[in-house]
Order: sequence, then C-alpha cells, then structure tokens
Amino acid sequence: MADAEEWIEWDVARARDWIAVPRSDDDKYSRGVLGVITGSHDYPGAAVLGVEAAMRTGVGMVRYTGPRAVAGAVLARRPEVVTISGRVQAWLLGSGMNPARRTLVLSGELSQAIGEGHPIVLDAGALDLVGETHGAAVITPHYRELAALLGGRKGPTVEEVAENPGEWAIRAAEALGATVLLKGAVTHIAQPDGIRLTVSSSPGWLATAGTGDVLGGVLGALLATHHEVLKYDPSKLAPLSATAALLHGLAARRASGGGPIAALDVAQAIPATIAALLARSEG
Ligand SMILES: NC(=O)C1=CN([C@@H]2O[C@H](COP(=O)(O)OP(=O)(O)OC[C@H]3O[C@@H](n4cnc5c(N)ncnc54)[C@H](O)[C@@H]3O)[C@@H](O)[C@H]2O)[C@@H](O)CC1
Ligand SMILES: Nc1ncnc2c1ncn2[C@@H]1O[C@H](COP(=O)(O)OP(=O)(O)O)[C@@H](O)[C@H]1O
Repeated sequence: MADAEEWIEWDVARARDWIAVPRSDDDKYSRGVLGVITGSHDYPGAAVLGVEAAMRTGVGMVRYTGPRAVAGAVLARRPEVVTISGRVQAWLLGSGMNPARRTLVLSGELSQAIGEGHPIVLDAGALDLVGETHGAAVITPHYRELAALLGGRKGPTVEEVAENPGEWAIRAAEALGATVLLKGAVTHIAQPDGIRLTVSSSPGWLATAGTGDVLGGVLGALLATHHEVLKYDPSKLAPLSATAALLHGLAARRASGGGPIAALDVAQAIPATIAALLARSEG
C-alpha cells in the first residue's frame, strides 16, 4: 500500500503558478484552442457544463465538434463557441457519452482527435480510449469508472477502490501509462513517473450531478493554455490536474457560501475564484 507521506496536498500557493495569464502580445490562438467532443442525445447537459467551465476558466477558443444534436444546446448557452472543425491544441473527450452507443462515425472522430497527439482529457465515455493515446493524456474517472476500467478478473471492486483510492490511482497510472485524476471527496492525482498529489479541501456540496463534467472543462482549458509546455514535458499534467481540482473545489466553496450548489453555479464562480487566487487572497 502507498505510504501516505508520499502524497503532496496541493494548495493555492502552488496552483497560482499554473494559471496562464494572457500577455499583451497574446491572441486567441496563442492562448490555446480547446477541442471538445462531449455530450450525447441522452446527456446533452454534460457538453454544456464542460464548455461553460472551459470558457470560464479562460481559454483562447473552444471548438465544439461533438454530436450536431448537442451543438445547439452548447451554442444556446455559449454563442462564443465555434462548431466547425479546425486547429486545436488540446482535447476534452467523453463527458456525457456512452461507449456502448458509440457510432462508427463518432469512433472515427474520437480516434482522429486522439491521433493528433495533443494534450488530452479523457472523461466518462472516453475512458476506454486511454490505450490509444500517445503524448500527454489524463483520465478523470470516479470510483465506479476506475473499477470498470481496471475490470476483468484482476480488477478491483468499487468498494476496494473506495477503501484505498490513492493506491488504485497509482496502480491505474502505472498500468495504463497515463496521468490519473481519481475523483472523490479527496481527489488523487497519480502519474506513472511517481508524482502523487491530493486535493482534499472541496466541500461535500460538490457531490451533485454534473460537477464532474465541469471539472473536465476546467482541466481541458488548463491543458489548452499550457499546450506548449506539455508538448515537451507531459509530466506537467499532474500539477495542472491538481490545479483544476483545487480551482473546482474553491469555486464550489465560493458558489456555495455554506449552502447547496448546482453544477452550473460552480462553473460560473470560476472567474472570481481565479481572480482571487491570482491576487493571493483566499481564492
Ligand atoms: N447533466 C448531464 O448531462 C449529466 C451527465 N452525466 C454523464 O452521465 C454519464 C454517467 O455518469 P455516472 O457518474 O452516473 O456514471 P456511473 O458509472 O456512476 O453510473 C452509471 C449508471 O449506473 C447507475 N447507478 C450507479 N450507481 C447508482 C446508485 N448508487 N444508485 C442508482 N443508480 C446508480 C445509474 O443508472 C447510472 O446512470 C457520464 O457520461 C457523465 O458525464 C453526469 O455527469 C450527470 C450530469
Ligand atoms: N463528498 C465529496 N466531497 C467533495 N467533493 C466531492 C464529493 N463527492 C464527489 N465530489 C467531487 O464532485 C465531482 C463529481 O464528479 P462525478 O462523479 O464525475 O459526477 P458527475 O458524473 O455527475 O459529473 C468530482 O469532482 C468529485 O471529486
């Protein structure tokens, strides 16, 4: 079992260094374009939540090329989003998708996105594609999803993952060769190179539908805005993932003020959370 002392708790002081503040010579392309293929007929809201969160985290552009039927809902919420194919510098794939219902066309589009070799977040219905990635890839399962991903006779049960999430995050990172962000009351980030980070400060109010989709958007935006460094140093995925989880928890706390929240509230609280974090205040 992992030694608890090997885990580093991520904090505001560390996270500040992983927010890309636009410079005077930046434009939308230099800041980074996030490509997004998420959502489905069954879960269109997951795409809306992830895109909203990415825009609120700060990114040059979001290019949404998921199912046409979902694009309307995304555009209704965020007309800034571009829905034609084109150049991207990072991808967010899978939130609100069901791999059992993946069409041939969608399979091709997902494979093509992965094949580009850009930094990539694989969430929910794209977790099974982790073996196809090359380059910087982070998966964002919760306990049930990680148990399913490590399935087969040697895989853990959901209860085993829940009892020892850090250990299973490490094992998954080693077995899958990817950065693992394992969601839960404590979020564990493990990387094959041995980096192990936790985020323990999120309020329990975050345990509500759609907040995982919001986290995917936050992380996607951080990858897009750090695409240059990730090209030559994929190990930076771990601090970026921990920063995403910390921001997510801080935004939830800010939106909550001690009371209940909905997922969209968390996304909407992100800009003020980032501003406070950059100003070195409480975040
Ligand atoms: N507004 C939206 O569009 C939302 C979409 N979501 C998407 O929904 C998909 C499934 O995510 P989940 O986290 O639910 O996947 P899980 O693997 O946790 O659950 C899969 C299914 O198992 C059943 N189930 C599991 N645990 C259960 C329990 N304790 N009680 C009752 N039923 C249970 C539910 O039918 C659930 O849909 C993902 O693609 C995710 O991105 C969710 O994020 C919720 C919000
Ligand atoms: N008890 C809890 N305390 C704090 N955060 C939690 C708790 N339970 C879940 N979370 C966080 O809420 C989010 C839920 O994500 P996920 O399980 O993917 O939900 P969904 O699929 O509905 O979006 C994750 O970021 C997770 O870390």
